[in-house]
Parts: sequence; C-alpha cells; structure tokens
Amino acid sequence: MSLTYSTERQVAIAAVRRACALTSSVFNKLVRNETLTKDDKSPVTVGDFSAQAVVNIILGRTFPKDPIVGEEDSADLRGDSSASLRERVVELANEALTAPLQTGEKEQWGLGPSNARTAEELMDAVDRGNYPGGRTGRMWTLDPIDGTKGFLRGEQYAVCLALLVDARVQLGVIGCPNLPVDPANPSGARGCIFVAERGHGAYQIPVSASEAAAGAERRLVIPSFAPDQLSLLESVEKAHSKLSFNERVAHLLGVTRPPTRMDSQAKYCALVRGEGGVYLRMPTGTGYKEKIWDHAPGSVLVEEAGGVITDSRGEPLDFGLGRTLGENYGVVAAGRDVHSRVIEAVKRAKEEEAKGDAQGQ
Ligand SMILES: Nc1ncnc2c1ncn2[C@@H]1O[C@H](COP(=O)(O)OS(=O)(=O)O)[C@@H](OP(=O)(O)O)[C@H]1O
Ligand SMILES: [Mg+2]
Ligand SMILES: [Mg+2]
Ligand SMILES: [Mg+2]
Repeated sequence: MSLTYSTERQVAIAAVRRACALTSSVFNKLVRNETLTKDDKSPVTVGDFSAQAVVNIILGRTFPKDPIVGEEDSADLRGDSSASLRERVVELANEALTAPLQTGEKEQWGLGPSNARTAEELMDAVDRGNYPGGRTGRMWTLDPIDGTKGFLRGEQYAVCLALLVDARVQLGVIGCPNLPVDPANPSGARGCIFVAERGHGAYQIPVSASEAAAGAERRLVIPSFAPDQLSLLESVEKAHSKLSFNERVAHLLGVTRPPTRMDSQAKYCALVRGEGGVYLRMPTGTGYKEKIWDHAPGSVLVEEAGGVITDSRGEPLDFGLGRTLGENYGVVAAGRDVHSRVIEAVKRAKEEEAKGDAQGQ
C-alpha cells in the first residue's frame, strides 16, 4: 500500500529523532549534572527552544511553504540579557543539525556536518512556529517538549509533531526518549517513536535510526479490555486535569486498578500499545484552553490504532479553531467499546456532581 504522505513521514520522523537526541543530551548535560534549584526552569527553556529550532529548520528545508503552529516563540531568546541562553541554544541546535547523516536521512534535508546555522537563522526558525492555525490548508503542529515537568523529573516527556490538512490530522509522530521499549519490561531499554498516518495504521519504531532500518517496527492496535483489567491513564499534574473527577468515573466504570499517572502525550502512546485502556483528561474549570499541539499527534495515533478520541461529551476534537481546541471539555480516548462506556460514566458523574452541588447549597 503506497503512503500518501511518504516524504512528510520520513522527514517528520527524522526531525523528531534528532530532537529526541537533543533533549536527551540537554537532560544529561544540564538537568542531571547541574545543581537545579526547584523553580529553575532554564534547562527546560534551552531544550524547548533548541528542539523547536531543529524541527522547524528540518521541516522548512523540505516544506518551505508549510506553516507551523509551535508552542514556543523566540521573544525570550532575543536581546542582550539573553545572550548566554541564546549561545546555549545555538550550540545545542547546531550539535543536533550537524550530526552525521543517519540511515534513512537524505543529503537534501540540510543535515550533516556542513549545515550549522547562525543564531539569527535559528531564532527565525523558532518563530516559524507562530502560525495562528485555522480551518484550511496544510500546517504542522509542534510541541518540542511536551510534559516539561516530566522532563525535569527524568520521567516521561515527548517530542510531538503532526501534519494537519484542512483541520484533519493526517500524520502524527511522537518521540518518547524515556518510554520503555517493551511495556512488559519497564526497567529494560528506553526510547521509542510512535508514528501514525491516516489510513495506514499506528506503529512503534525504535528511537535509533539504524535499529529502525533493521525493521523493528511494531503495528499497534488497542486490545479489548474486561472492566476488571481497565485502569485510567491520567496527568501527573493536578493543575492539568481534574483527578478527583477521574476517580468518580473510574468507580462508575467498575475500575479497581489504580490509575497510571504519566506526563505528556506518552499517555496516548501507552494507550495504543495496550496499557490502561482509557486516557481521561477532565478540565479543571479554570478556563484553560487545551492547545492543538498537545493532542493532534496523539489523536491520529489513537484512531489509527482502532480507538476513538473525543471530548468528554463525546464530541469530536476540533483542530480548525486556531492554536487552541476552543471550548474545553476535556479528552476521552479509548478502544471503541470502552470509549462509549466512559462517555456514559462521565455523564453520570457530572449529574451526580451537579446533584451534590445542589444539595450542598
Ligand atoms: N491548566 C491546564 N489544564 C490543562 N493542560 C494544561 C494546563 N496548563 C498547562 N497545560 C498543558 O498540559 C501539558 C502537559 O500535560 P500532561 O497531562 O501531558 O502532563 S502532566 O502530567 O500534567 O504534567 C502542557 O504541555 P507542555 O507545556 O508542553 O508540558 C501544557 O500545554
Ligand atoms: Mg505540551
Ligand atoms: Mg511543550
Ligand atoms: Mg509549555
């Protein structure tokens, strides 16, 4: 079966792969070995900026007309007071861009030893992510480090890239440098990439290009779950998802296993390879609007693994509203049969909550 977005897929995988190498190196050089005060987010910033620069440079070379909706912009990198941050970003981004060509990469992608960029070029590349999004045309979404808190803790985070055409996600690539390759062996080798192209299935491939070339890809299909096997995949941060509501939903579903808390879109990756059975993300009621780069690649991954993804009322996620998903009613992703039961349970939990609120008045 020939792929519709074959070049996009190859380039996106290469971009995510190089960004994963970069973020791992930021962690090893700056997070692990540096005395980090609790509130010091600087290594995250270095990682975010340089990974966004690298991915945007790579996309820009092959698809110069494609706009990018990226999380970061270069405002904090410009100006005299940011000189040392800027230097670190330039060094890290160039280290990633000039690394020797790996298996599957092509000369014309502008990678390899003679392809260092200037600070100005790299900052402009970061700002190529300023596109406001919208209903029509081709565009990419990029979250250079999703799950920043997980990244800092040395736990799960993800480099997340998607291609949208007329507000429909056609391709999603998620790099998870810290995710165990085999969920049955959580202390074994780590680092995998998840790829889904609409109509062509969902796959896990190795984070290493040479291993990927050796053909170690695995097709992913969400299995069926008996209620007593289910557990919820949910956020680590209480500020990102209403976890108390998740507990009620779990109870109504008859879930007895404890939830798995994991940062980033690694939750979608875990779901599609058969972990948990449900990803539930309820809004916290603060008016926060979910960003399209936090869900676009995960959504196509779930659908291509045979699952369903909607908001918590069962409505489709709308990626055509701009940089956000607009009105936020959370996210429910699961296998087809489980999904409808979760939507029912969410509805009942909301009714119970409303009744409780009314009685409490
Ligand atoms: N208030 C609120 N509600 C919902 N979501 C929010 C909120 N604030 C931030 N964010 C976004 O959450 C992204 C990470 O959330 P995750 O669930 O993936 O990870 S976590 O377990 O909560 O850390 C995180 O992505 P990154 O910034 O890329 O880490 C944010 O885009
Ligand atoms: Mg994010
Ligand atoms: Mg991010
Ligand atoms: Mg962020």
